[in-house]
Amino acid sequence: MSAAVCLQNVHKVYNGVSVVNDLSLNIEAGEVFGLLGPNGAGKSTTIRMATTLTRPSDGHVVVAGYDVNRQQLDVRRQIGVVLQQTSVDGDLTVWENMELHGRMHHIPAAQRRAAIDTWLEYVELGDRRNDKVKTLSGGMKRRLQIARALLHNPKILFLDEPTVGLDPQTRRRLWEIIRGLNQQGMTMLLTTHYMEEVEYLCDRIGILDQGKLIELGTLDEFRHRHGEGIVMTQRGDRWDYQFFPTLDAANTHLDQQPDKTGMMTRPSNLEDIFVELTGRNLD
Ligand SMILES: Nc1ncnc2c1ncn2[C@@H]1O[C@H](COP(=O)(O)OP(=O)(O)OP(=O)(O)O)[C@@H](O)[C@H]1O
Repeated sequence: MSAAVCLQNVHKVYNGVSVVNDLSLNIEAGEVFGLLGPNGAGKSTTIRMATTLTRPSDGHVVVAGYDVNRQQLDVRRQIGVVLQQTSVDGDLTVWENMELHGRMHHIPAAQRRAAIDTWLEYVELGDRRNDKVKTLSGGMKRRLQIARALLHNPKILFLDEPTVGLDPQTRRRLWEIIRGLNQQGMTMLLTTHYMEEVEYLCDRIGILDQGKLIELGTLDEFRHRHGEGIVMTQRGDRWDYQFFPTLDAANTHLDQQPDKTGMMTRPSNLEDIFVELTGRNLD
């Protein structure tokens, strides 16, 4: 496997404030990588730098082998981008939105029509092709954004909070679309602050907090590093958490307590590790 996205000592400073701080990260071809972090952590800024929408203040970003500062057009040909703000035009139809994007990418007419058909079917919007986008639900608009981002056959798809604000059922549907694309070989970088999204979709995870990468790896690696078992102890209206290497070790600790009132054990999860690392909840 080779790195599809390579960030090396990347900094971004806005008005003297550092919002991405010495970020180094490789995303391998074929993986789904999740950048997880609370609001303001620098996730969107990282995506904006990798997609040529804003320049890094310092460091190197190479996407599909091209430098984002020096080879912007090459980078743009290789990537699809789905940003948080729905950037589809509500007064155009679904088809017209796709058509516009296809023309912007200079896709020849016959190929363009075929690709529009394929991707609209893939995201289950084929029957809405003649409807104005403003009549679509939030989930449909997000699916249209994804279809549009795929039209020029990108190698890497960037998704900034792809399911934010969607109901659980719609979110699951999008997850299946994202998974299906990855099974076809698409490399993806997505940002989220939903733990389940990361657990369901991502091969590897980077936790970003206040512009810094504070943890990197698979969920199994995180659990191995921080502890796979948790002892929870109720203290008034809050719970204290204590990590143990295994669930068995957590259970043994609990068994040894003379008074087990308000105590329980369970396997650790991503949220526990996030709170342990940052001292804060995600939302
Ligand atoms: N164009 C800009 N000018 C000035 N500051 C900015 C700009 N864009 C982002 N910021 C600031 O940079 C910080 C990181 O923002 P960013 O949007 O990257 O975070 P995020 O992790 O994506 O958060 P969210 O989950 O809320 O989208 C924030 O403090 C934000 O206010």
